[in-house]
Amino acid sequence: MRCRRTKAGRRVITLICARTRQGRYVEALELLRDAQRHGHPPGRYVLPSLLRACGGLSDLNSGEKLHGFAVRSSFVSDAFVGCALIDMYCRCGCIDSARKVFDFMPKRDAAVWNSMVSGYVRLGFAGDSMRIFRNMILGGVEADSSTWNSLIFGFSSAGDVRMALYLSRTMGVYGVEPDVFSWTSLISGFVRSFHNREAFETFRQMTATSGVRPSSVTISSLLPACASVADGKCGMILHGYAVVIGVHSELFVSSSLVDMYAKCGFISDAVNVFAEMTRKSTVSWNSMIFGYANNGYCGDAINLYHQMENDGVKPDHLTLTAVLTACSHAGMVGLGRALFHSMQKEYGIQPRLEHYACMVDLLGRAGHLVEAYNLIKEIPMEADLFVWGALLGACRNHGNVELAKLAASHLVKLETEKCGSYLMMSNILADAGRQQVQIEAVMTESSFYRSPPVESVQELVRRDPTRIPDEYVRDDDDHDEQGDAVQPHHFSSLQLPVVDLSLLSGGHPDEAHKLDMACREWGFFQVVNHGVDEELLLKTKDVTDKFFELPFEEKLKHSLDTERFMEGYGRSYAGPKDQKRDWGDMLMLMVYPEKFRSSKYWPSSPPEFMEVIEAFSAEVNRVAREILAALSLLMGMNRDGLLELHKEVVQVLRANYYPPCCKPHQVVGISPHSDACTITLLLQDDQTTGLQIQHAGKWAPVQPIPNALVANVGDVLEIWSNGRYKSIEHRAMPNSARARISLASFVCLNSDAEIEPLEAAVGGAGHTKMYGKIKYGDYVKRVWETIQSGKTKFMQRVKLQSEYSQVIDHVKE
Ligand SMILES: O=C(O)CCC(=O)C(=O)O
Ligand SMILES: [Fe+2]
Repeated sequence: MRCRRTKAGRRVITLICARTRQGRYVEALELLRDAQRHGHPPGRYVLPSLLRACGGLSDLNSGEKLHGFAVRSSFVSDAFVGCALIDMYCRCGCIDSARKVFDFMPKRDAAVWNSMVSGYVRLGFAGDSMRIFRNMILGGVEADSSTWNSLIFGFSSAGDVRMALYLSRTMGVYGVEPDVFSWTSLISGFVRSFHNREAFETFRQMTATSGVRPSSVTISSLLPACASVADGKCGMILHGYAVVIGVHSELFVSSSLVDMYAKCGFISDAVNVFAEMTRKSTVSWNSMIFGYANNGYCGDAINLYHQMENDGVKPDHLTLTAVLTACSHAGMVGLGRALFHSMQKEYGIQPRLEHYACMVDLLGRAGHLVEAYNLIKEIPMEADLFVWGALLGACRNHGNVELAKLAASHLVKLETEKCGSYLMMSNILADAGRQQVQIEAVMTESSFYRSPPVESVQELVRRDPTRIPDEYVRDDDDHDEQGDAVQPHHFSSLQLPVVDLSLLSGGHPDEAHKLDMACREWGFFQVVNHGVDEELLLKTKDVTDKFFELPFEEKLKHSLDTERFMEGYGRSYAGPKDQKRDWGDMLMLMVYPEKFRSSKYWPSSPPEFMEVIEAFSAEVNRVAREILAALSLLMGMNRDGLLELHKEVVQVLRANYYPPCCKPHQVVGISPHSDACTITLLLQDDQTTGLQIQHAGKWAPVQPIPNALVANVGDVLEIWSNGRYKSIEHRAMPNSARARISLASFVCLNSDAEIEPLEAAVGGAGHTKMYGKIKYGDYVKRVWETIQSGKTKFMQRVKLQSEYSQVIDHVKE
């Protein structure tokens, strides 16, 4: 403060600096306000601390006021103040303001350049950080290890493996040897961009050859990689390593260990680590409570929450989300209610939309539908899709058509604004239902199956990798939607379930429970230990790769035509001319029954294509049957129940090829859709993340687990289960670095088989069948009609509702 020469002034400066160092930013700013009230404006030495507090709180308003003050008092030309201003603006997400401060600084030392470099990195602009770096070098300022480490982190977290590794090798040439921070930057960046293999490999090199010892930060950065691929064994090895180097009991490491073990399903290991922790943060408690809740130990989650309270640890909003989720799953309505009502009073936690959604889910599951609806009416902000979705789901389960209508009307409104909707689909469907007669007529006139001329995105990229024709560029709405993808750190408590097929086939009840939960809550899961030979998986990817790498003319020999149902080679789903196109090519093949195969669509090159795809498809078929058997048991049938309903298993293979795109955020690899089949098994690239699924109202990336198959519930299973199992919307996104290949095997049924909710799933008299009866062949036709008609922005799922369509009809009136 200006009065720093007085004793009181010095004390305030010391206090503010201390509070900021401890991360107690609110108190630091309160001290400032207090001092200002007493007529003491901030001085030059305390300004950087105050700006850091503003940045830490993302309090742009206070930061700007301090900036104004710094300009008026000329402190702004001070290098420390300048760095702090740049940092504050970047933490508040205002890169342009940070850049202005930087541009106007009269003298820039290495620290100022570093602030700008790390500011760009923080906001994900690796390319800009490189430009600043270049100017720094050209300006004769020497880069230090902090500059290099920021750049390395920028490129590794952007997923640019080559550049990140190049930088880490080059820094030595400039006289700056990589230190533990450089290695950790590489590793944590790779983990953030889902390049887990590269992260592990870098860790291996670090420990084997670099002579640099990993720190607790290195270990805790790498542990989430084990969690994300559910590789508990690898996590255990890292745990052992942490013990050897003596960092296992540091707070960050042990919290990450709890999180890793819980996400890998090793709940007792998580409990052991948690019990041994001498110091626990709210993050550690949250990890354990989420761990219990997500693994089905809801009672333990709730007990632990009480223990947390008894230990005097203050819960945060995530703790409440975790414990309310546990209450909901355990059906503990009273406790959930009490917690919800006390969270604000006792802990000062303002309920957020996710807490309301948990409460609606909790009340709805227990059948308190009116109370759930009344709660929604009390929400002080606009209820989101998740809240209304929870109510609609509950209404469906309890057969309350009136409230379902209401929930649906809100969802339709929200979805109309947002697009990519669950209910809009139904809306369209209801439409399709009414117009069935006209549709049949249109189909007979055969405009329906008319395929577009074959084009190829791969060719487009081959010709000019920098060009994206307008018809592929998504408009602003789509951009918003993509920007909405869940980031890995938001995803901490949400892991795609992993089902071990060998345990499932062996009748392991926990595994069946996991499968049931996965189909209900996610609609997606990863299948491991499926017994498909690793070499066969490699070969399958290899022949697919080779096919797409053939000259265009070669591939055209197998192109889709108008005679058959979208079979053959061509570009991805084709809607009408004015509809945006997907950034991908595909090859669609009928695999089973063999009589459906048409040799003209099957590539003759590479020569082993058919043999490999046949072997692969047979294995997929086996895996699918195992899963169907387990689901049959879960749905109260004998093992063959679902299989018999197929009348005949029809297996369709769709090989997708998504070329790299210079501006991947402007395009979509495959538009949001659900699969019109029973279940889908997807073999995806182990290295490249591209698949995203709708979860909790956001797009969640599915991180590849090497050699796993991704399984998802299709529309037919949703119908059979009367909505208990969810056919979830998903999409695929390309990236700028490399092409991605995926092979989706759709398990379908005979087109004459009739589909409708199974009696056992409806739950007897008085319960509502949420879908009407239809022949599968007609159902598929409707799906395609909907896409081809371009009535929807994206390909939409076609659902056939009985009561549900009444709901929509009502809403539309
Ligand atoms: O490429 C992917 O990851 C998704 C493919 C897909 O959803 C499909 O082919 O239906
Ligand atoms: Fe799909």
